[in-house]
This record gives sequence, C-alpha cells and structure tokens, in this order.
Amino acid sequence: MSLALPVVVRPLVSLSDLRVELGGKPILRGVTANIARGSITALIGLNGSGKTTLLRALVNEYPHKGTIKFHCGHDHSKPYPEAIGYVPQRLTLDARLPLTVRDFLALTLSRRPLFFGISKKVAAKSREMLERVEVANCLDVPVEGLSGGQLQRVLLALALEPQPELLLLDEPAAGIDFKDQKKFYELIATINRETGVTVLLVSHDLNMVQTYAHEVLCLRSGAIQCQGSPNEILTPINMSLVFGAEIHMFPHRFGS
Ligand SMILES: Nc1ncnc2c1ncn2[C@@H]1O[C@H](COP(=O)(O)OP(=O)(O)OP(=O)(O)O)[C@@H](O)[C@H]1O
Repeated sequence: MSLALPVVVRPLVSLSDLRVELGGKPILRGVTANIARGSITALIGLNGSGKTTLLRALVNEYPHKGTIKFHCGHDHSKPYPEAIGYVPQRLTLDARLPLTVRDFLALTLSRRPLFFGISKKVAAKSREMLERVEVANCLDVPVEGLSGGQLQRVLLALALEPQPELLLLDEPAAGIDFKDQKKFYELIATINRETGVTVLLVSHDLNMVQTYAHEVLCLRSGAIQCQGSPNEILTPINMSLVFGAEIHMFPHRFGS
C-alpha cells in the first residue's frame, strides 16, 4: 500500500519490482521506487524489514530479480559497481589486527604489499581523505582504538574515494552519541551539498531523518510502504503503519 505518491524528480536509480531471496526466504518482495538524483534519501523501517538487503543488492552483493536501473552512464554490472561508495553497518575486521588508520587506508589505496612501505603519494592521499572528513588527527591511531564516530568517518573517507555518484550509508551514526551524531549528519549534508552526490542512508533516528533527509523511503516486510518528503511521510498515521507504534514527530531546530 502506498500512502504518498512518489515525488516526480529526476532519479539517479530506479528500482522496479526488485526481489531478493536469502536462505530460500523472500526478503525484498517487489520494491519499486526512485532514488532522486542529488538528494539525501533516508531508508527507514523496522528491524528485519530489508533495509540492509536493499543496500547490498545495490552493490551487487546479493543476486536479485526485477530491475535496478542507474541513470548515470557508469558500468554497474561489475562485481563491485563503479561510482558507488558504501559504508556497511558493521566493520568485519579482526580487531586484534595491529593496523593503524594510515595502514588501513594504504591497504585500500595501494597496489603493492604493505611491507614495501607506504609511498609518498598514498601517504598524501590518505591525509587528504581524512582531512575531508575531519579526522586527520587519527592517521596513527590503531583502527581498534578509534571511537565509533571516528571509525565511521574513516569508513566514510574510504567510501568517498574515488568520488562516488551514489553514497550508501547503513546506519552510519548508530552507537555514536547525540552530539557526534549531529556532527556526522552535518558532514553528510555538507558533502551532499558540495559534491552533489546522491545519498541513500539507513537510519532509525527519525529526528535526524526529519532534519537532514530530502526524501524518505519506508520499508515494511520487504516492500515499500510509503515514499515522499519527511513532512509528508513522518506523520503519526504513516509511522504507526510502518512501525506499528504511535510516534509523534515534533519539528525541531538544532541550536548552534
Ligand atoms: N544471509 C542471510 N540469509 C538468510 N536471511 C538473511 C540473511 N541476511 C539477512 N537475512 C534476513 O533478512 C531479513 C532482512 O534483513 P536486513 O538486514 O536487510 O534487515 P534490516 O531492515 O536492515 O534490519 P536492521 O534494522 O535490524 O538492520 C531479516 O529477517 C534477516 O534475518
């Protein structure tokens, strides 16, 4: 059931009857939606509604039926599609690996083994990438010693290199305290404004969604329940249909 008509804007991505099965179970059951070019679109829904699965289908991690159409001219048929930056929900790195952020970035940026050392070019690039997300002071910190907020910024730096056309963020601020969450969303909004990158982010924080998203997509049991602007979508009636609970949103302006 669709509660609001999709806003007619130029889409970067069109999903049509997108279906994904995992372990023999239907997880996405025919998702049809547009992701507006240049927008920040928030993907919301209950735990298990299929949000991560949708992001993973977009990066070809899960086979799917139906169509995912990118209107940007890049080749997305490769195992890891071009021009998509992705920050997953969890980093599945062995925390015992004695890896500094400098090494971590170099491993991704270099084509040569780390034991040959880090080239000047890669060192300069790593610093520039961290400066962009305001954590250049973390270069020599072990990855396991980063705070939740710092780690998210390092992962964001990686997702932004090379400059993507679509940035997928899976609960990017989960586990970060309110002040840092707000700063993180501010950073995403700035990057979106300055580069025009289209952002699709999963969030459970409806206040952040109300403040920073241009569009909201609601998933329920693997299908789109409703899509539209935050003001259209974050209404008590829609939220009770999506979350099965009474939720009232109070428009809020953050103080400086
Ligand atoms: N590899 C898998 N094999 C089988 N089932 C899976 C697999 N991965 C996810 N699922 C199931 O698919 C459903 C959707 O999971 P998904 O992680 O996409 O939900 P989500 O909306 O992102 O949830 P959350 O808000 O908790 O992160 C869940 O029921 C989950 O148990």
